[in-house]
Amino acid sequence: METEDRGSQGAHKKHWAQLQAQAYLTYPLYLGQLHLETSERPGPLGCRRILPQQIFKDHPAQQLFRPEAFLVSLGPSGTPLFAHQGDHVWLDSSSANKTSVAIGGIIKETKPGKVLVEDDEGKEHWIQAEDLSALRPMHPNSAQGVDDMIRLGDLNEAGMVRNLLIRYQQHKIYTYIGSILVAMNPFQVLPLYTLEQVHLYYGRLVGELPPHVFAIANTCYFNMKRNKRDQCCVISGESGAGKTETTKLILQFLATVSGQHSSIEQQVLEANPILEAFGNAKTIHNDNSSRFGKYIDIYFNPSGVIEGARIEHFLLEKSRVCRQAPDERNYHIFYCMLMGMSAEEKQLLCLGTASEYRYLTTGNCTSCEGLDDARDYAHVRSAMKILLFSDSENWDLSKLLAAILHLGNVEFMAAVFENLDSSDVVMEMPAFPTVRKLLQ
Ligand SMILES: Nc1ncnc2c1ncn2[C@@H]1O[C@H](COP(=O)(O)OP(=O)(O)OP(=O)(O)O)[C@@H](O)[C@H]1O
Repeated sequence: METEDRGSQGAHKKHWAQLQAQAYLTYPLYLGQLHLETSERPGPLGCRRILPQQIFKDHPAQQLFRPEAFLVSLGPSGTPLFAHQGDHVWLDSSSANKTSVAIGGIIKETKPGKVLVEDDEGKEHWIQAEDLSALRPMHPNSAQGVDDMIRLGDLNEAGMVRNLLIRYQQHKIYTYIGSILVAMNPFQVLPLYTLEQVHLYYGRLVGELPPHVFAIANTCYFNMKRNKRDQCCVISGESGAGKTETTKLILQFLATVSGQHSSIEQQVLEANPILEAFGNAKTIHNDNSSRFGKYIDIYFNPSGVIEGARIEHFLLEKSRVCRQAPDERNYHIFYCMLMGMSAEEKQLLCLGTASEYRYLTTGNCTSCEGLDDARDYAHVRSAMKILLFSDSENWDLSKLLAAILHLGNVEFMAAVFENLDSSDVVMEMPAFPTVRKLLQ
């Protein structure tokens, strides 16, 4: 068994070894005050009751002890484990949950032969003496959380997940891992993105201020200006993680600091509502899920002013136009158009309400709490003006969208053509003639 003697003096080293031997020989668990065998004055059963502070006054391990009840056991590697009420510990996954990652917890109570641990999810676990190897001491900075996970004492999956959790509970949604920013979706509006925050992060180095997406955008901007080289931000995460919002925040920062507040910057920002109307939809994971990938190039002139942008999209989920999974919707633009268009426009396009169209009802969900389709339609129309869509282009788009909805309502009937089974359009239904008219 290794003695844990980190630079301690000889006398303390001796007691330390005795303590371990005692713990080893008698029972792997002691509760209450520590019984120690000392060479000078043996107590009952060869042990003497001594407050640990008396022995470990100057020993680095002294900080592990408090006079109240505590526990001594042998950890998996043969080293003693000390734990007492209020200690932060890692609880092995097998004892805590069904995942493969240990969970953090705090010792709530110690009793002879067992300790009570409350895990980070608030669940309580009694850990018996024989299962004590399921507990591991937690590094102090894992207990408090750090804003750059490179500094984590427990740099493993459990340590990182717990760090994100405790920061999230304090509404700190951003955390660095070196130059990488981890963003947790707060699902609420936090006062983090005001103009004051843009100015606060402008020109500051990463690490000077608490982690923030503006700090990353600022670094890119300054590296580009200083080194005259292209910069790239990769934003990834699962559906609903916050990629679209993060992209918009980076664009917002760049448009603000680029300085000219020209129509180009406004156009770059206003491209988003249009892209989202045509490429985003409500899914079961996210009410505004982007159903396509995008690559955005922002062009700056040598003084750092935005001169233009190019958005490349790929992998649009085309099948959604015809079919949606339960509780999901088609692309926002269809519902927005039906809610936001004037009665005359709708009459010209022979449009009714969303419930009348097969392509809008296969998910059994035509409206969505939190989405205001009429307001969003007004926003799309004004964004189209800013992006210089002409009235006739706008109207052509509306006709195309209406034609798609009517096409979904076209009925077919079985027929025979040259002795082969085939199908015919049911001409008596209004959908097909309307499509013909709209597509000219
Ligand atoms: N920083 C944030 N502040 C407030 N709310 C946020 C933030 N990030 C995300 N959200 C909320 O979470 C929702 C989902 O985020 P977002 O659409 O950006 O996810 P996503 O990763 O782009 O998902 P998908 O891959 O499905 O498109 C947003 O509509 C918004 O309500």
